[in-house]
Amino acid sequence: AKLEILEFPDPRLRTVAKPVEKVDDELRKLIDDMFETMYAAPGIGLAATQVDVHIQLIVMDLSEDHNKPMVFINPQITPLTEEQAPYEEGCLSVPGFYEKVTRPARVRINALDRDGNAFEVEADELLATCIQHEMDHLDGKLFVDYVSRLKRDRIKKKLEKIHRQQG
Ligand SMILES: O=C(O)C[C@@H](Cc1ccccc1)C(=O)SCC(=O)c1ccccc1
Ligand SMILES: [Zn+2]
Repeated sequence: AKLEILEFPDPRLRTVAKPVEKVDDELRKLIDDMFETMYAAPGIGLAATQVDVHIQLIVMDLSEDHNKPMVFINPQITPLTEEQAPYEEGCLSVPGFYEKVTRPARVRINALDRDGNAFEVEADELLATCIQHEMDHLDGKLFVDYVSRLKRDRIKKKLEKIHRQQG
């Protein structure tokens, strides 16, 4: 089922997610609902925080044909270089706004997959940007936290206005 995506400045987006205890069928149902929600948005990533479930779970799919799904459970990240890379980031929880964010250019991710098996990937380019953006969600952080307060307040005012008009 399609889930509702929380939108900035909803305070629930600031919740710090807890580790997943058991990788079971209930979790896999949530994973499938998150993929359905992400593809419908459309987006290339989605953190459980964004659908108001505060556990360390991320889904991603950077492919054109929506056929390369990736699941990261209890992910750990290690920067592999001092080099930073900028990217014009968007966020399904901050719809309509894009801001340049600079992050480590290459990272290693250790996580569990949807069967509970441990795996490790090295990421660069958009994969590195996106996984770091998703992991921020699990820490209650948003990409608007990296821009000036002035810009962040402008974005907050605009989205609050839209949410008021939606009733
Ligand atoms: O809010 C999210 O976490 C999803 C976000 C992930 C992300 C994208 C780009 C840079 C950093 C993080 C999105 O998917 S925003 C939508 C988007 O970027 C996109 C949508 C359709 C096709 C390709 C990209
Ligand atoms: Zn986001």
